[in-house]
Amino acid sequence: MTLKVWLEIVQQAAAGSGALLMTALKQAQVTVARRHDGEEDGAGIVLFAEANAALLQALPALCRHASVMAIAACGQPPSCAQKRALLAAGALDVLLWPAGSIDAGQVLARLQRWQAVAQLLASGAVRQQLVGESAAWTALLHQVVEMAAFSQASMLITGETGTGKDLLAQLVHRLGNCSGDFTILDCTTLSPDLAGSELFGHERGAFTGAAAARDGAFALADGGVLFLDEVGELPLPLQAQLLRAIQERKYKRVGGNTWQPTQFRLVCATNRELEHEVARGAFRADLYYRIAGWRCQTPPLRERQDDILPLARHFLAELAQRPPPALDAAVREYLLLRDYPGNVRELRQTVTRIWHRHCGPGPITIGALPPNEQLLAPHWPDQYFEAAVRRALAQGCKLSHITRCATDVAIRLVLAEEHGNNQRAAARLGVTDRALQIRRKAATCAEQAATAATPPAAF
Ligand SMILES: Nc1ncnc2c1ncn2[C@@H]1O[C@H](COP(=O)(O)OP(=O)(O)OP(=O)(O)O)[C@@H](O)[C@H]1O
Repeated sequence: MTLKVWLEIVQQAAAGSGALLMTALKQAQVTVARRHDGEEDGAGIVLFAEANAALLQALPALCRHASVMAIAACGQPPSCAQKRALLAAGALDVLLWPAGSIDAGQVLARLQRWQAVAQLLASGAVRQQLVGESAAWTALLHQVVEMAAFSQASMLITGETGTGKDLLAQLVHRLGNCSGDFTILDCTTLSPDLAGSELFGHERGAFTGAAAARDGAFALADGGVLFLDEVGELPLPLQAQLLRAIQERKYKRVGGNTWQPTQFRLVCATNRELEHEVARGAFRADLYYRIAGWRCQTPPLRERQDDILPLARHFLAELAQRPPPALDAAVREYLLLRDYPGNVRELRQTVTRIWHRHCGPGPITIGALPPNEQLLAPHWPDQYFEAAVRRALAQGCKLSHITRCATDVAIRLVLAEEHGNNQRAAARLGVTDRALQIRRKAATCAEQAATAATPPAAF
């Protein structure tokens, strides 16, 4: 696996460590380059001497497209609060090296892990099943992929209905290198009477109707993944039964006397806030801590608007089984502005309904929308805009900042859609060509000034 990294020395005092690090990494067959415009993605190292305001200001631009470790290579070591600030500014990790020393092993280990995770994220095992490029979704997927492939921790996936918890549990199984099956136990269907047999299996004659011995979920999951779906719905008496098998990794069949060992990875999902359930006594705290080795939360579709159209195209491709038809602008607008209380599942159903009504060659047109929804005019500002402004206000943003950000986002989006064509973007935004040019130039200057606040040192 060839490792590649860029290096940025943001303060002159760290230049000596930079030179040492470059030599050590090259000896370890890592391709190291100075960061320059156009080569900002992949993995990066930011060497600094002091975690000052200028560094914190420059870091977000450096980390925008790259996985970056920030290394304090000399000077005053950053405090805990400064380390947190560096993470908040976009660094994935903060390392400390005493003046004049370097530890290439620390860097190598992180580069290897990051590259392995990036390769998995780009693989068919992930991308063919799970669609989404929004920041909220990719951050979650990154965590799940890393935990699935590099740990055996039990995982608790929480989130609203239809947000992909089941798909993520299957992903954990695919990436987990286990030999056994993916065994699903839907906790909503477990009745206290039959649960013992479902979970632990039974011996022949254990109860009326038990004509033959049968394996339960714990036996079926041996060597694989046991997925407890809707774990928040488990009645308390069943939680006690489960706890022992999960804790000790052994169980007895109903009507049996011998302990059977079983090894499985546990993944649980729920749309309940399990901490609240624990606090109100509806979920056992000891079971909660056993199942929540690693916790993650799936974002609702309203927080990943950017994923709506890619998801819709993915579902259409599945339905069409050939290159799917394009979506007419009115259909795209409808999909983007609609509410999805059932999240991705509801989007899938909506796309399926539209697909059933579409006929003939050419794009899918507005006539294919459900008749009762065809004439709904989109209104703006809508709930999403209001939610975004509310979040900005909660963070103490002033009106001028909110206005400038809204303008910048609109310009960025339209320019991307128009492939950087200033004239077409200006026409769509309702400003003159020249006004847009001036605005873009000012934005570029501001960004350069922020980055240049800490000039890179030569090494
Ligand atoms: N990122 C995604 N990419 C592609 N399809 C997705 C994605 N997320 C969800 N889906 C689809 O949405 C539907 C619901 O997903 P899933 O069953 O995993 O959700 P869930 O959170 O487990 O729902 P519930 O809590 O109701 O069980 C499925 O058809 C699934 O294929």
